[in-house]
Amino acid sequence: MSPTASSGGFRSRSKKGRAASAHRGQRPQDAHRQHGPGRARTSRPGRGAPTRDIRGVDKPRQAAYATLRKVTDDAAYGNLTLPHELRARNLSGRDAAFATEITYGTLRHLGVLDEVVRACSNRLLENIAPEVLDALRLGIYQVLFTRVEPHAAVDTTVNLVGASGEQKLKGFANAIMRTVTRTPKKTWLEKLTPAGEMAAIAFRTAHPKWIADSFSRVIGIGELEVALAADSERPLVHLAALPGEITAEELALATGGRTARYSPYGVYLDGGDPARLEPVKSGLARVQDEGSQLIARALVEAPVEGEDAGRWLDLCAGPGGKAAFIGALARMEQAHLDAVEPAAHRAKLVETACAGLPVTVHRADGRASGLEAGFDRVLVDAPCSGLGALRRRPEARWRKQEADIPGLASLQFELLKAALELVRPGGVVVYSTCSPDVRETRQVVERAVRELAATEEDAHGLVAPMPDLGHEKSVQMWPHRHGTDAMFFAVLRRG
Ligand SMILES: C[S@@+](CC[C@H](N)C(=O)[O-])C[C@H]1O[C@@H](n2cnc3c(N)ncnc32)[C@H](O)[C@@H]1O
Repeated sequence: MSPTASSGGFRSRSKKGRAASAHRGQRPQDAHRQHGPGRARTSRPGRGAPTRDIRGVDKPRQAAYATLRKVTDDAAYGNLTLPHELRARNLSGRDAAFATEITYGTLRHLGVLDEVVRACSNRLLENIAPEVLDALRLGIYQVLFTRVEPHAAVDTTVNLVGASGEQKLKGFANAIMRTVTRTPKKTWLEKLTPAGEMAAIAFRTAHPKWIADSFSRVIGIGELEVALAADSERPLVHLAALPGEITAEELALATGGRTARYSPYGVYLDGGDPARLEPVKSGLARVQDEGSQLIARALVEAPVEGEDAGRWLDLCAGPGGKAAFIGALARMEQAHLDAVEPAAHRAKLVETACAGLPVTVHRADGRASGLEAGFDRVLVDAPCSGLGALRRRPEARWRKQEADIPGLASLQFELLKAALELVRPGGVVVYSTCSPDVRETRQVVERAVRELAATEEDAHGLVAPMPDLGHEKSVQMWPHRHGTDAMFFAVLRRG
């Protein structure tokens, strides 16, 4: 029986057929074959996420669908939107956990799910209403990646499509969902896995291929799958005990966490909402990835030639995570930190984060800050692609554009150049990114060494006893190796 016949509603209305092609092991000629989420048709006005109760759809799935709609239509962040949708529906416990699993899972697998839709439909993805496409993505994720009963996934998907105002497309959705359920997950994935080792790894770990290429240039192909898979694992919450305010041991006791492996200021929590913890509410501790703590500390620990006069600079400070940490160390060392940030709202965040600390915030472009040269220590925590923090935002991997990297690399080089002009002879510049992409890391540093006669120092000792930091003088951290974001830093001196 063809999926059309079994769909109980779908009718092919033209010779070309309007909806699901039978699952015949071949794809429509005109389908885009690139592996990535499709660009769906624009939503019709008033057809966004339904806020009313949807008949035939339980509340966790309603919350997941509403989040998905906001992410795909309004470019909202899934991890910020979902908590609102859960609260709006009074969801907690197992219901909230289920909603979270299917929302984050769907967002992480967008490109893979769209490949399945393409394989089941003779419509171009671009021609499928976004309300329908999101319902299909959510439904297919449940069928292929969870233990949800297939009929529950099919029924709720069709009901979501009906409730979204696309009544006429219920049959289309039904046909696609039934086509998906007829084939086991393993077969689907085998059938859709693209040729070529790199493309296959990217597909299996649900990443665009260009990100797999980027990681493999640094880590090699042997470890690539593990490195990419780590982007889909929930990170521990990392807290930083603000130096001089509370020790990591005290913080661990106060929060029920445990002290970190590498940062002497770090504490790990298994979960929960850290904003509710007393030490965080009172500002004694901050939520901060351990890698960021280590970079902030490295700025202060790196040896300088001659006396450290206590003139320190953070050239890209917003929103102020590292500035607060460095500011707290500056207070202990009777030093002072200048913090530069061009974006007004981010400069405000730096002021708030550093309140009470010896930190002066300057709203300026780091390339032309107007500050007087002669700093002992300068941090360039450069704006970057953020490829090192994909685990923090489930949809992020599909939103990033490789085309942005050359522009970022130019800006990064210009900021590093400015830092090398602002540091005094014998002082240190720490250049860091939350990206492992070599165009933003080694290539920027090597260009500074080549064109600006900067010298690079060995940075590994500054994060001891952290192992496996790469073969260069710089430090490259990885989630799967160190439990941190994939942060990079190098230590430089002016030529
Ligand atoms: C990676 S973030 C810094 C994170 C920060 N150090 C922290 O730990 O919270 C990069 C920052 O650089 C800022 N930025 C962008 N262009 C800049 C420029 N031309 N000069 C200085 N900062 C810039 C961005 O607004 C952003 O706040």
